[in-house]
Amino acid sequence: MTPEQLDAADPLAPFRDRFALPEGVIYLDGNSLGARPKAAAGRIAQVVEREWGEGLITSWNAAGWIEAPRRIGDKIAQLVGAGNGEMIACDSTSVNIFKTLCAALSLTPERDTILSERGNFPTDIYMVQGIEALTGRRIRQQLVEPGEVEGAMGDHVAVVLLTHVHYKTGRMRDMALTTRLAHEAGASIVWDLSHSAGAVPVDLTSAGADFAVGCGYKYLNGGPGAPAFLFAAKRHQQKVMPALSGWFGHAEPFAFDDQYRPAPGVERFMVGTPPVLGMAALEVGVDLFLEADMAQVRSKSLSLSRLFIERMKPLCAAHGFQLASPELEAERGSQVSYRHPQGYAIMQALIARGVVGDFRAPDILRFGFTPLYTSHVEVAAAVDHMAQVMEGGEWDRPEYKVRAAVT
Ligand SMILES: Cc1ncc(COP(=O)(O)O)c(C=O)c1O
Ligand SMILES: Nc1c(O)cccc1C(=O)C[C@H](N)C(=O)O
Repeated sequence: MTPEQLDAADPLAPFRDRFALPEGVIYLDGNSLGARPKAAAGRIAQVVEREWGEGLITSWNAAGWIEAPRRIGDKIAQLVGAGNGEMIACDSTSVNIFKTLCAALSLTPERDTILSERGNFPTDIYMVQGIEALTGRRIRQQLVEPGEVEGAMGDHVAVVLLTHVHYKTGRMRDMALTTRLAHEAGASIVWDLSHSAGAVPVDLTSAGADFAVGCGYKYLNGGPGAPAFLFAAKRHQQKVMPALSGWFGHAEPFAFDDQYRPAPGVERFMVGTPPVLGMAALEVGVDLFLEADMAQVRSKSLSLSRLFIERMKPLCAAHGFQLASPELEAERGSQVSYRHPQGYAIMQALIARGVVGDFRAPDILRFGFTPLYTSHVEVAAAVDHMAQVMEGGEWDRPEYKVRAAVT
């Protein structure tokens, strides 16, 4: 089928109009920062003008601000197969990694290792290094090659920390299998779902996952710096004392007690006051996603990436791009990456033409496919732009080689 025919048959096509995207831009970076739902502006204005401006402090109760972390958590739970009361929207993914790792470590105090893979997203690795420093190296990090994780699950491993869909390559792990293997080895597992939530079907419950975290600003379209999410399986919640014992995680924050007592449920993972404006934007993105059928999202995501990979093939042969993502669809998330030694400059040339992907050092060009607002026609056009960038040597300009602070 042609890209036009694929779009005509696309059941998700009506969602495009719910997003504000600039004219002439083909946005293939929703895996880093999701596009803005049109409704976000009105909702933020309402929170600022009415709830904050007029309601002032009464809005904590009257406008439901106080319940937002749990309410939005329960909504995100539906997107990743978690139950009510197992998810909370709060803090950043980095902070949530720290909290869930500490909680998971406390389940097996006789073990000392957090196992992860080399090349995992840096913040995941860095948070473990912080825990090592904090515990005087009593807890240590073990990093192995991506394909060696399962084999390294020995009886020293307390926690396995893995990203479900890898940020650079888009490689997707088998969550159910890896979780089972971790459990058989006596370890618990923390999943980073930053590139999975809203991108691929996830079922934390059937996988038996222990803990999970993820970003609100990527596929969930929650806005720049949106609050993250944290999942703790019900069976663990009562067993773990939060490492960051802030007053919002207290059983009765407004009892103003001198003694910390954690809330009975997932609320114990909250720390301080929720960022209300960020929460409001996140809820708009999540609400929009709840209207979509995840099976349709996955099927369109694969259709978009299939088209992209197919059309890129002649360019790979002619210009030396190497597919860095798995060819097997079952092993790929919702992004496609290519290696090229001039990747940075090529990406800048594409961005100058309005095709927005991103670059990950040292040589990865990354293209994210967001089925709610990307069409097959755009994907085909993006490859046409790529062909023009390469054939005319358009990327080879000094200004495209100057690295920006954020790539
Ligand atoms: C896998 C993964 N984890 C975590 C993060 C980020 O965490 P934070 O929102 O705390 O910056 C990202 C992206 O920035 C990511 O790709
Ligand atoms: N969180 C980001 C930011 O604050 C600035 C620029 C990019 C990001 C990202 O989300 C990067 C992203 N996690 C990645 O997969 O590379």
